[in-house]
Amino acid sequence: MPADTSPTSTPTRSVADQGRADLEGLPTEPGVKKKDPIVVASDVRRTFGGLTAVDVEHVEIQRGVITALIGPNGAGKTTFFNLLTGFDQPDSGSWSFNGTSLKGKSAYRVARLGMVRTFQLTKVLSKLTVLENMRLGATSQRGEKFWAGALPFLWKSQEQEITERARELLGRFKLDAKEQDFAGSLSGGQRKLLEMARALMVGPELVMLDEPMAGVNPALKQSLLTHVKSLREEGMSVLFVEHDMDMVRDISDWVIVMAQGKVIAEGPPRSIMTDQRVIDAYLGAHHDTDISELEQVVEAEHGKDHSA
Ligand SMILES: Nc1ncnc2c1ncn2[C@@H]1O[C@H](COP(=O)(O)OP(=O)(O)OP(=O)(O)O)[C@@H](O)[C@H]1O
Repeated sequence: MPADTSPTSTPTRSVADQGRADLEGLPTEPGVKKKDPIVVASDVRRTFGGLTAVDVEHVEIQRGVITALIGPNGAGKTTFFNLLTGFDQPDSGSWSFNGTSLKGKSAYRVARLGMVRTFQLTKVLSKLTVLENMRLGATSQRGEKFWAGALPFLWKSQEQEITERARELLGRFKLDAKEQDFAGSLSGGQRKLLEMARALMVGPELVMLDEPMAGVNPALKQSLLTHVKSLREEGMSVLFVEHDMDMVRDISDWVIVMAQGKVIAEGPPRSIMTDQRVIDAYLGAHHDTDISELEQVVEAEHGKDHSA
């Protein structure tokens, strides 16, 4: 019988599965190189007067997975987010998204490249309706361009597309019944959902969430978690800062730990929580984190010391 020369029909892996496979077996050293990084940052430094808020030698964010950025208060997590997304500029260093240098690029241009973020304190505009907030999330409106101004039918069709996309996302985030309400009337958790939905208006590849669980009631937490996981299943990459260790453990594929401006450890969630470098960093600093898992380990160590 002739050999079967038909193309093999191995099923293609999803981006998320590929991303998770890429992380398997990586050494857990700070700055470890990833197989397919979506973000790479080197020697990124930001000082405020005499204080060094961020001093990251090297870090890579793997594509297709959910990465958590944790660390005690003042570790530099939010400042690092601001630097990566163009909301602040470092004193030195280089950082790129999909291989494109982001040095000197404004937050608006970074978002247009496909890297969007949300904020610890949501930036939804209280005096605009939910739908208006969503529409503001859409960049690249053809209507803004001079040639489209002269051709209103292009502008109108773009407007329509934006509204349709906004409504579709509001439906997905169960905010569709509130589209005409002022954003200021939403609960803390609903604002977080609105901010996440608005971030998706640009069709991003990387979504960065700064403390998505802060101020969210337990009933909405589960829904938020499901939404974050579904971003990954749709092929997006997620990087989030969080003090809620349950969320970190539940949904992240990889954890990066910062302390005093530096990346001090990285690894899968289970092993990172018992990593001595991480425990030491939390013990040596003030923290808002529920680190019961870390504390159990520390107590066990303490017990050993006393019985020695
Ligand atoms: N605009 C600023 N001016 C002066 N100091 C700042 C500024 N922004 C941040 N810092 C300082 O930089 C350090 C890092 O702060 P940052 O907010 O990035 O930490 P964080 O890890 O996000 O903390 P938290 O978990 O409490 O939000 C802190 O000491 C903070 O006080």
